[in-house]
Amino acid sequence: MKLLEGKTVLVTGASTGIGRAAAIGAAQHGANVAINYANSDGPAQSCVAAIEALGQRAIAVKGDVADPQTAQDFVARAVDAFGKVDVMVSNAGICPFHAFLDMPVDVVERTFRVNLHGAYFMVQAAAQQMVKQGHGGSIVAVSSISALVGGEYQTHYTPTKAGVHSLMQSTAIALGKHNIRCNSVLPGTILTEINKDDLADDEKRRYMEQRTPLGRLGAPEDLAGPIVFLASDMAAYVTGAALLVDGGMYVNLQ
Ligand SMILES: NC(=O)C1=CN([C@@H]2O[C@H](COP(=O)(O)OP(=O)(O)OC[C@H]3O[C@@H](n4cnc5c(N)ncnc54)[C@H](OP(=O)(O)O)[C@@H]3O)[C@@H](O)[C@H]2O)C=CC1
Ligand SMILES: C[C@H](O)[C@@H]1OC(=O)[C@H](O)[C@@H]1O
Repeated sequence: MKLLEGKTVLVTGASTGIGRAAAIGAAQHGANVAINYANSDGPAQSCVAAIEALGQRAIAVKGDVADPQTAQDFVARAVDAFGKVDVMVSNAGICPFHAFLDMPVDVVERTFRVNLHGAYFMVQAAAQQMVKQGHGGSIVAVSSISALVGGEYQTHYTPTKAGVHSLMQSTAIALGKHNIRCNSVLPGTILTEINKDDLADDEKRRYMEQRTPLGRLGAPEDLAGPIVFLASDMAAYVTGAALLVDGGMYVNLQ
């Protein structure tokens, strides 16, 4: 069964990793897809090609989500191409691992702006368009297990993921009257570009694997199903929810 037939799905940060898997997953379920990305032209074009190979339409729109204008431009380009916005997957994010005591100010500010401000303005721009259309919509934000637990080298990052989680709770209330649902997914450790260097350390990687009851770290495709589900009418009565997609890592105390 195709869960997103005829829908227009927007995904931020979809050149690689979780965003790319979500974009392709949406296309597999019958959606046309607009992707945003910041730098990686080749991977973004390859994501578009993968979607087109599935018989769906796709556009790639380059832009830094930290700039509020990027959100307005992304939504406008999607509406030009596909006529409407049904789903926004706010996914773009960075995690430059760094110790706390000597954390550079610019790293903190950039991480906040990309991860939290970026999500805020993308969600707002999509919601403005959905309200104008008048037939509801679905917003899925990629938060993290890190919204709930800390990380020694992620003191600038975990607050942004808690913020994204909270944003979905508040927008679920603000947008419920417009039948716009807002939910988040909370991935555990998923093997992508964002943690390639961090997990190149075999000892760290083994430790993270051992903490995971399902016995492996995640792949980007592990997020596609949960994101498509929350985006779809299968989740028509789900809003303000947060879905851990972490192989059980969060509940594994001992
Ligand atoms: N991997 C993991 O273990 C986990 C990841 N997450 C979250 O998942 C999301 C995706 O990360 P993941 O797939 O792992 O990592 P990747 O590095 O593979 O993907 C990040 C994506 O975000 C884009 N991006 C980065 N900065 C910007 C920006 N300023 N404006 C627009 N796009 C931008 C990148 O585009 P480009 O390549 O063009 O720079 C890329 O498409 C992030 O929000 C992350 O916090 C949450 C929990 C766990
Ligand atoms: C980048 C990390 O590996 C990843 O991001 C998160 O949100 C989790 O903390 C994961 O470990």
